[in-house]
Amino acid sequence: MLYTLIGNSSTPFAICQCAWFPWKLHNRTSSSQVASHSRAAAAAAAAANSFMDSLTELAAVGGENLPAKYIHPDGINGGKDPFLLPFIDIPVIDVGHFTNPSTDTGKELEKLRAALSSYGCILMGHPLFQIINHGVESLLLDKVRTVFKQFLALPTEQKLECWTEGFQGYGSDPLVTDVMVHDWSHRLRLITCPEEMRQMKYWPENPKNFKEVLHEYSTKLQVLHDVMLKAMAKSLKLDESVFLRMIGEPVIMSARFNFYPPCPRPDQVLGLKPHSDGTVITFLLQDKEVEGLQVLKDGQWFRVPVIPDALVLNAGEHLEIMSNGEFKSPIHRAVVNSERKRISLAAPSIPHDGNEIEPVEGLVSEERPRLFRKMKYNGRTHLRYYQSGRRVVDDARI
Ligand SMILES: O=C(O)CCC(=O)C(=O)O
Ligand SMILES: [Fe+2]
Repeated sequence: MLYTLIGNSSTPFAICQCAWFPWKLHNRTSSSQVASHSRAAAAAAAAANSFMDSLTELAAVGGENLPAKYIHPDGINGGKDPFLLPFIDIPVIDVGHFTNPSTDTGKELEKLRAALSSYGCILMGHPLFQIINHGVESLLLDKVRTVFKQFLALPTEQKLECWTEGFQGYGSDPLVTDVMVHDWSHRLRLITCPEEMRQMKYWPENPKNFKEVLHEYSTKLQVLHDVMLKAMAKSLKLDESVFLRMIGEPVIMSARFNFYPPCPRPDQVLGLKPHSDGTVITFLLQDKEVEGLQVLKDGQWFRVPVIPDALVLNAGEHLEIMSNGEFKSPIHRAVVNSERKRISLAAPSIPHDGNEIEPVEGLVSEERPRLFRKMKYNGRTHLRYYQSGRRVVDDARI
């Protein structure tokens, strides 16, 4: 969803230190101890307790009595099963054309441009496409899924060693505004690139190969990221580095592992609320077996099929702005399954802190007026918008 990682690694929320965690676990309600901590520690303790409560709530799947805070009063699909919705027919792009200089890329670039922009001509326009031949072997994709599942299977106390109330680590996104309805999910979020920005204290020690697998995967995605942004620029007949220059190099990427426990009422609860990604682009690795991603097109929700070895690529809101609306950032959501757990891994890129994002020269002219104001990335703003059901890109519109 919202790739609310702030450019430099310290954030207003980054006060969690695993050091005080044992105190929280064993004395959840001790007011005297709360008093002896600073206000920040007390607030952190409250956040920790609320996360523990949400873990308990999300684990309690037997029954209809879900806490009201998770329920969407109008239902997810007008009261019907969201898995009855039709599938979307997502264009498939062969990235091999962009990495191999000897192939004729013209047609594939045109397909890429059309996938990112022509969906936009009908109502909301949702460019969402699955990429094949992406240079990330299926064995590696499986390893990434496996290490996250192994992490989830650890005893709670061990997982909570990576707990955070901030933007990085295991937990829930910080609440920065009144949330309308809570999401039926948890996440593990880690900055992966550039390496200097990694906060290793949040990277799980177990399973033992977690760090190595995520390092390998993110190194490949870093390369793929630049390939895709260059191809996108070329598809619009622009200098290939124009988007990369504007967001700043090297690219800042993170990994957001989503975990959606089963829920008895998939017709009333969402894993992630409708949103477009507050990113440049997002690579999304889906669960191999359990479907859950849905995308809004022409005012109607569609299911995205599970294609085990493909990655979904979402255009983020910053790409929509830089492309002066030529590319659209799709609105999507995650539904939950009544019996099966689901995971996904979103790998978003974000602009460097302080870089100004605006429609690039070459896409603004008299016939084609500038559609968006200049803006600077702010993760907290994106999160606030998400939590109140709004999109930053709509407010950046002139
Ligand atoms: O779980 C999914 O399929 C969607 C995840 C997503 O949209 C996100 O993390 O931004
Ligand atoms: Fe998303």
